[in-house]
Amino acid sequence: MNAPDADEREPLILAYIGLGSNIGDRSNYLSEAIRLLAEEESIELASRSGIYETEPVGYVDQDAFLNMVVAVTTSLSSSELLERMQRVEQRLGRKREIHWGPRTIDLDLLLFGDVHQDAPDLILPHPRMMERAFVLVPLIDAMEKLEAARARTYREQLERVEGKEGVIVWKKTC
Ligand SMILES: Nc1ncnc2c1ncn2[C@@H]1O[C@H](COP(=O)(O)OP(=O)(O)OP(=O)(O)O)[C@@H](O)[C@H]1O
Ligand SMILES: Nc1nc2c(c(=O)[nH]1)N=C(CO)CN2
Repeated sequence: MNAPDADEREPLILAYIGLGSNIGDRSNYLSEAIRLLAEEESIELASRSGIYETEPVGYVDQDAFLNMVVAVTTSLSSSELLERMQRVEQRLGRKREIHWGPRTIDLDLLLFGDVHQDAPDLILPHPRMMERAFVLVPLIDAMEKLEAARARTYREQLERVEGKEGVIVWKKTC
């Protein structure tokens, strides 16, 4: 079959996905999640942040997290991308037990291009990302290689986040 003409292809969207793990071999869960996402034909890895160890926020009686952010380009819709992300969570044994509690892997769709939407199962941008240093720090990392001007707005937001001191324990550059 011939390749579709340029104007027949789905537009590519740049999306940012937040990853978190605080059970078991945390860095293996992060790398397996990225591998499974990138295995999808319609998802291309564009950039990744360093890996950050972070103190738990919200429900604090749990182990420290590893958090990171990846940027992907995709021809999928936002809900299709979320569905692929949830499939990856299930393959990696994610269980929903305690609200904001421990998890092998959590994938949050932070940004999908500049789409704003408020559907029951998908809110964009992610509704709590602007208050979370464990999201903003790796987001800035992944974004500044691709969209430096946009990254500046999140750096300014990070300055305004309350209680951010001490959330980031260490960073591993990858
Ligand atoms: N931008 C988004 N990214 C991921 N899930 C979302 C988003 N907006 C809404 N949701 C919905 O949130 C539901 C709960 O997600 P999840 O169990 O991962 O929450 P959580 O990770 O415990 O908490 P938080 O959303 O505060 O990080 C999902 O079933 C999904 O439909
Ligand atoms: N440090 C840290 N804390 C959290 C995290 C997380 O990924 N990292 N995720 C939560 C719910 O999504 C709640 N608290």
